Amino acid sequence: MLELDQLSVRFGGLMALDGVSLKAGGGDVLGLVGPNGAGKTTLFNAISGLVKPTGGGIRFEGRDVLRTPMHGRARLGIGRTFQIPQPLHQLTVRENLVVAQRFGAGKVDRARLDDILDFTGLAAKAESDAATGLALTELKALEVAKALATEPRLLLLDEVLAGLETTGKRRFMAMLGELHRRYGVGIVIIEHDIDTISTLCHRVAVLNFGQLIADGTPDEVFRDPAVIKSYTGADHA
Ligand SMILES: Nc1ncnc2c1ncn2[C@@H]1O[C@H](COP(=O)(O)OP(=O)(O)OP(=O)(O)O)[C@@H](O)[C@H]1O
Repeated sequence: MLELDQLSVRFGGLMALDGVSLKAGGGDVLGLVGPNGAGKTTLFNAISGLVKPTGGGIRFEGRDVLRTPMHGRARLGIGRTFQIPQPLHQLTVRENLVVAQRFGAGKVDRARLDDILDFTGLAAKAESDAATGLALTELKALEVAKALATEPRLLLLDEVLAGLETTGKRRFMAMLGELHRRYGVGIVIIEHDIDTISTLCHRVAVLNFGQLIADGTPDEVFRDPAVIKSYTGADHA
């Protein structure tokens, strides 16, 4: 379980996150939504250790990780993907997973990597060059596969569905829906599409101008006037 307590991140004069308290993990799929610039990726960066919070606390499975560096958090079980896929150049798909597994788990478990390649649909591309040999859906699958290779207990997925066409998206969603059961990970997913969030997520948290303005079931949250207003600028929809 991840617990954020009044977490804040300031960039100069901008409060990118302003006192966010939130719990995630423990088997839930939590959707993180909000308008562009609301602070969603900054929240992932603060949780994974890429950005230093200016206030507040972060606990993971009961442990204070605020001062734990990024690789330490990965070793504890916090895994993530990036909005723009970042395969390691001049390495094959399988080699990318080996590097990710060493980083996150500190060892190489080839059977687990084979399982991840199968599960993410990348087995046939295992020996392809990751930077040049993959289509967009496969690059996105590689982002998820790399994160899984770190052996996470909590997985932060940053817009992994963005840009996929309908069939690819449907297949990808089925895979994400299966992730928790197969690998026992809690998931937080940033996604703009409300239908996708409503299908995948047990809970939804909404950020607006760095503040948490709603946290509840998809039904509750998407009927909340404050949420509707943050998306449309209107008082009612
Ligand atoms: N490293 C940084 N330095 C300065 N400002 C930053 C930095 N990273 C993010 N910001 C600013 O912080 C705010 C929140 O950005 P963030 O990327 O977290 O939003 P987001 O909700 O993920 O947006 P999007 O949906 O467009 O990805 C924005 O105003 C952004 O310009």
